[in-house]
Amino acid sequence: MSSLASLPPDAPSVAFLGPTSTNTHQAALERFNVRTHKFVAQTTIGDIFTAVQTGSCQYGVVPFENSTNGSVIFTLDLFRAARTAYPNIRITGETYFHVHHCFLSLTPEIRDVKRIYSHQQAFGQCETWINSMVKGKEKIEVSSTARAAEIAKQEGVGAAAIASKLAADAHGLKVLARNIEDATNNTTRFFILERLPDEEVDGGGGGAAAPRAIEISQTKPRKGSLTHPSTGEGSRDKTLLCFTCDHEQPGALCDSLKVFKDKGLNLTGIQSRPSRTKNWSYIFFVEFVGHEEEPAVQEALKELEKFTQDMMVLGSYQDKSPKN
Ligand SMILES: O=C(O)C(=O)Cc1ccccc1
Repeated sequence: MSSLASLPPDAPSVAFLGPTSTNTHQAALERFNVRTHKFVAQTTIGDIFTAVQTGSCQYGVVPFENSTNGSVIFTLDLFRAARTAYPNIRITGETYFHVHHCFLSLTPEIRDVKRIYSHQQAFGQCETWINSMVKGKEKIEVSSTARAAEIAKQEGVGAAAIASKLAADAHGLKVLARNIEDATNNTTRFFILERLPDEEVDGGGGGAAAPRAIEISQTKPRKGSLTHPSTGEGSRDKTLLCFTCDHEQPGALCDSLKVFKDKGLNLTGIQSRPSRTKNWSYIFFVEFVGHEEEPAVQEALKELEKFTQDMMVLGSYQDKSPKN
């Protein structure tokens, strides 16, 4: 856990994937002010969800997807469990962080390294370099890149980590190679999580979230939203939701996606994971431009309920995607 001694005890806290100097930590530091916020390191991404769900931290920062390596499946699988395990969690922001990876070790030469520790995402983002420089060496996935650096330091000669330059400095390792990521513009997108009060969670009481009854209202903010539509010039919002649909029904996914087209809502992403309720059935994560308090979005959500099961809005947040 890291915090500044001068902060008041009631300073808002930010849960991030620890130990210090992970990419998630660096993304969190860009988004939250260290002079006003406590930063609380967590061992796993699941611990970040738990810290926000239980209210032990006001904010959580979690990696969601990478420009070259795709979905962070650990995070998707935690969102999949949101209805039952984390019903109060909502996404209230996103932030993008340019990720550089280094090859760190106490071993003087790369060729003498025997084992390489890193996070699954980092291995995926450095495949080309790994295949040309350390092909065939043992790769061991650990909870974060900074944890990998800690282990490489503890184990000494023979062990290496793929982690940031900051982690090399923090853990006293030598940088044997830098910027080993496959793509020069390697960027990870992170979500900011917050806790919705119990009375705002459908089904109430902070227990399992019941299916949402969508009320269409232009005057009353939609129940369950922690943010409001953006108003600044050129700014826009996005919403992420998840649902399953009957895979025995021909066209069920097509009917669901057509709702967005019919309401003029542009999709910005679609991902899927096994539902874990039935073999070969899937949960879909759909992101689109719009805020859940906007009438067109409310209408779409009501329509979507006809074609889907277990629909849950995971949050609406301001679009921060870097404009290419
Ligand atoms: O392990 C880390 O440093 C993390 O924050 C997860 C991660 C790993 C690689 C790229 C982006 C995020």
